Amino acid sequence: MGSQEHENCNGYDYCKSYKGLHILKAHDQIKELQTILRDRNTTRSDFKFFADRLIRLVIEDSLNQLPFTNCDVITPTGETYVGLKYKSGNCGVSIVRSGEAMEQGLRDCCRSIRIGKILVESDVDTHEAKVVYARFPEDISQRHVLLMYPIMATGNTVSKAVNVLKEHGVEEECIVLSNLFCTPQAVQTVLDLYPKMKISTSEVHHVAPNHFGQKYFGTD
Ligand SMILES: O=P(O)(O)OC[C@H]1O[C@H](OP(=O)(O)OP(=O)(O)O)[C@H](O)[C@@H]1O
Repeated sequence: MGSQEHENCNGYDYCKSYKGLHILKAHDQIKELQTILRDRNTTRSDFKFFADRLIRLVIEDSLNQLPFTNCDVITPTGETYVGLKYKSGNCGVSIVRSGEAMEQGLRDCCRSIRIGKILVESDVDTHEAKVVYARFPEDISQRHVLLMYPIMATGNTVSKAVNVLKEHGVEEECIVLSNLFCTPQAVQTVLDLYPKMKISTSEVHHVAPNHFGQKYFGTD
């Protein structure tokens, strides 16, 4: 029997001191999705289905970190409702390849949002991350960026990608990373380097499910 809400920091309480880190409330439903994705016996078809469910939840949470503006509407009964709407000027950027798995989740929420791409590869000899491809909307420096990458192990891939965004003029405080699983080490690495950015994730755990890209796409 589940306990309704779990410890999504898994004992790494120091992570909570990072203001930019936002972890989904780990209710039983989220824990079940995480369990299925971490189970080595999960079939590829189930993996994709349940990954898409968790992606949608993380994307929705990340969108909550973007700026809103006041907006009044008139209801069918003629009343004024004081509401909110997204401030324009957002875009997505996916880190190839795993980050591309999150693009549909973002499009399901923001139909025509522009999505840039970055490909970061680790040097086989030095293990240093280097950028081999980057394409962004022309005016990216004026936008808030939802950066998408599901797994952070060392945090090197994401750190490199954030560095590229900053080189293109994006303000650090305008970057929100949408992530499924990250290690406590990656939280430290990324947020020590870029303390003004935000991370939205479903879980901080020392074991990174590095099989994500292979299993989601079915390629090595
Ligand atoms: O935080 P880092 O240590 O940089 O690692 C992030 C992810 O990148 C690697 O996957 P892979 O090279 O298979 O990436 P891909 O699935 O995006 O192709 C690694 O296995 C992690 O899953």
